[in-house]
Amino acid sequence: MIAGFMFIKAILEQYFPSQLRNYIEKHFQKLFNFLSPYVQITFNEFSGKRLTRSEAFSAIEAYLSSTSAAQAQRLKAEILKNSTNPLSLTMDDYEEVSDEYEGVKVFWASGKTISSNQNFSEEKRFYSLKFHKKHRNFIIETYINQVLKQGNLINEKNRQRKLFTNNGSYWNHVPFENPATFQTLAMESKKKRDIVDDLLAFSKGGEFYSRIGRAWKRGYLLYGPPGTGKSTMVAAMANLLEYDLYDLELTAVKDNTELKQLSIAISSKAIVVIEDIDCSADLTGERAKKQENDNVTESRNSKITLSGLLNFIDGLWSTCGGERIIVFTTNYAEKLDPALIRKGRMDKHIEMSYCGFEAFKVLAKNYLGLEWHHLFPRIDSLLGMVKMSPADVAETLINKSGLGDVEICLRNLILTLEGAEREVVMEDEDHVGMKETLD
Ligand SMILES: Nc1ncnc2c1ncn2[C@@H]1O[C@H](COP(=O)(O)OP(=O)(O)OP(=O)(O)O)[C@@H](O)[C@H]1O
Ligand SMILES: [Mg+2]
Repeated sequence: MIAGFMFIKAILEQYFPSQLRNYIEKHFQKLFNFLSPYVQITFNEFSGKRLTRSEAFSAIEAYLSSTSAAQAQRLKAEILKNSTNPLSLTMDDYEEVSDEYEGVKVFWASGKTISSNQNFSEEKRFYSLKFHKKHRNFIIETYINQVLKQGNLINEKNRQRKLFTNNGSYWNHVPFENPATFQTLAMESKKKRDIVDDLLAFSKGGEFYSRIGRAWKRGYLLYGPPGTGKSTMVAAMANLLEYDLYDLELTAVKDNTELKQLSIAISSKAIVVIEDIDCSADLTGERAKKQENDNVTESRNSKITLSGLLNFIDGLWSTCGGERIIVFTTNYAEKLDPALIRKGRMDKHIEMSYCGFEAFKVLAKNYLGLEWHHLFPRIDSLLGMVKMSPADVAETLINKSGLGDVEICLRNLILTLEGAEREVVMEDEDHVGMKETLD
């Protein structure tokens, strides 16, 4: 039968002109619609031209997961980490399940269309909802709304935060599992409190931002020497607010158009971070030329301009998605173009500096479980004289803490600090008496 059917299909395709075929199909569909008592609504995975995944689609997917698990024959499984219910089941393509709400029965089916041209083929998945004509109003006004609401709730609960990185004009992601928190971040407590308050106020400020007519976003510039916790703080921010993290690698972005596409695809509740902004791209229109003359050896194939980046931060497209934080990190704030970091664009400038005594106490508590020790005053005075990054201090604490002896560990830190201090003093003397020494 199948062979016969294929044969007839091939004959039809060959001998019927496509117009005639479309014509027949159209009228056949009309006749079918006339006879069928059912109405059908389709929810596509991607709305627009494949820019963002439709929220309705994921809500429906979540809503149907329990029904699918009970009814469908073929399922797709995914493991969600950090979730109370790690196994997530959704129905595979071309499955159908039924659902009942307030006595009305509906049918959900999953499917996909495959469109292809010479270069690539693209799958577009969808869910279609079928129900009897007489329930049309009830379904449209009540049922769908409650499906979306419940689905969004489930998604919110199972949400696994993600770490995105850009690949061409798309984002790839892995689960975000960095454990950094503000509690374990070593810095002055007042400064820390200030940042946490600022972040929390931002995340609760949706209404405020819309009232004053501003897009709901905020920019942070983190600057300071290496190893002072800039990247750690970005992770802590994402953990505090439970946002996704988008790590934007500017050198991998071809041009401004690609940057714009990336911007559109960022979801709500996101932190976008551009690390080491001073070295990720030549963003300084005129200065770029000067650098060429200076024989910059590095060749960059990224053609992003400063204006492209400014648009990424606060152009019209940057507000798609809402609730967004942009963070720049750099070792040299003074190298950046002032336009890039002016207030309003980078609202808050945070300096991350060398380890002070307060920061040390946080580290000592994290690494050694110490609130106080008789060696602390000595360390306090040394930290006042020597510039050492929290990363280096943490390193001396972590290496020796395996021995379990807090005293050895702290003495080691003191030795390191004293060594560094002697170097500082010697350097100063060198400057003064370089000649004499040589003589
Ligand atoms: N303020 C801090 N509090 C706690 N740990 C810190 C702090 N600063 C640095 N560390 C530790 O040092 C490591 C390196 O820090 P991090 O990567 O955040 O530095 P960074 O400022 O981003 O440096 P770079 O400028 O080189 O990117 C971290 O893994 C963290 O464990
Ligand atoms: Mg870093």
